[in-house]
Amino acid sequence: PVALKHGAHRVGKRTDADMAKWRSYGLGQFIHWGLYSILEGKYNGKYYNGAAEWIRSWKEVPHAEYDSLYKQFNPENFNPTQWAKMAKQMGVKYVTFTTKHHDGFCLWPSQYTQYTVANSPYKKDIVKQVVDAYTKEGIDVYLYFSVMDWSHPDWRTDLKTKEDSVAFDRFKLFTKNQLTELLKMYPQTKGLWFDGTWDTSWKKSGAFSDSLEQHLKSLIPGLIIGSRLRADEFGNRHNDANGVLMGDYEQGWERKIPKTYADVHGNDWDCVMTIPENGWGYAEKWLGHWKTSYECIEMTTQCVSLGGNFVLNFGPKADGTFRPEEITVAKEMGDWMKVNNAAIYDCEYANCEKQDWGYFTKKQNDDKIYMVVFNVPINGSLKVKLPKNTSIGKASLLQAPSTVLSTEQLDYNASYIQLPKGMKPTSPFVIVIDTKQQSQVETEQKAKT
Ligand SMILES: C[C@@H]1N[C@@H](c2nc3ccccc3[nH]2)[C@H](O)[C@@H]1O
Repeated sequence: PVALKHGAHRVGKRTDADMAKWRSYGLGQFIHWGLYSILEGKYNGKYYNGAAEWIRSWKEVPHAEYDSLYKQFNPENFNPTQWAKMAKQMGVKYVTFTTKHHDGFCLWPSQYTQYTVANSPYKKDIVKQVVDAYTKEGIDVYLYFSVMDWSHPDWRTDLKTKEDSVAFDRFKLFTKNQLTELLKMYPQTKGLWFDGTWDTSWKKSGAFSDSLEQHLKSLIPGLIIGSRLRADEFGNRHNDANGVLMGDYEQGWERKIPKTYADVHGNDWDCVMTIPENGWGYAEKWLGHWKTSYECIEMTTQCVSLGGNFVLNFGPKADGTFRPEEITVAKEMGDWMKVNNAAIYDCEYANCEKQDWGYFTKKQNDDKIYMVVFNVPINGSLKVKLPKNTSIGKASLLQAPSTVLSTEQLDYNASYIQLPKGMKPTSPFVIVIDTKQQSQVETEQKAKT
């Protein structure tokens, strides 16, 4: 291995209680809210065909115009308690909220810049209201922070000249100061979700990113920071020069889900996902396909079945209200989670091979296995292959525990599970399997002879 001073300081998953809590979440909410929400993905009657929160980068939008939008920011219908209650009903266990996106506008009254909500007509501290309202609902709060800051004169995408380095040194101090004040002002924060760290200037700042992470973790012990913050001293991101993940979980799954367990390389990970095809901030027109609650339920299950968390994004309007499509997805997911959350919360990879009927999840620290069924075979029988030397003790419906399903054992670790006659599922359902180990089976067989 390469000798590294600023590579990963830990190999393998974190084993502390704070990370165990993170690993148990299953389902989270992302919220992208800011000045871009005012433009709604359009300008001068033309529709931007990129992600709406990137509209400042569109050649049609003069930077001065965009940067003066803060003078209009006044979300009169913003009701953080309503936001938190919608999230609670949806069944999310944590929320990741944009404190500052790439445009640099701060939703908290930072003392290190004038470009904040304090200087908007709204004036009040939005981050504080979100942190307090979600914490009150029992939902853990994580803060999204974009290192890249288009509004700051000292931001650089690369460090080509001495002047660049002098300016970027000022920028790094500004970044450290803002993050320090965020953690001091909102000490309930459980973690930071970094973004905007792909530029060369940051890849050249590996030592700084390392010391910054250690500083932030000294402010809130147990703080959870993913792999998007760090670079090592050779400019490697996510994995250091030795291929070891730098960060508490892998943050590469943006709008994509791993196909197999091998793809996650034994790391903790989250997948952050948009309801439209792309676009995190509010857009009047959603381009392409919008995901239904059914698809979001399947993605949630898929992520949990591979040991990760699924974080679904909501983009409130400039006035603080959510669009009807997002309210519907939250409600319908919540209705499903109310009945089936045992297969999502506190669950992990079941170490079973994937089968056509759906996904396996396994309760952490327990042998219970859940089958979340999305496709019922024509013959109504679900073929179930379990890990070697593991077989079905009892199979029952999560939503009707007294309904024991008949199972026919094919061999040591394969069985057919018959669905009750007349069962006509209209939404994904969960079968609970109490497993028994091979040694147990042999004992039973000996007892029979
Ligand atoms: C979580 C997401 N990350 C930001 C982002 N910027 C990108 C630039 C290039 C490729 C992907 C990107 N994702 C998006 O604006 C959103 O905040």
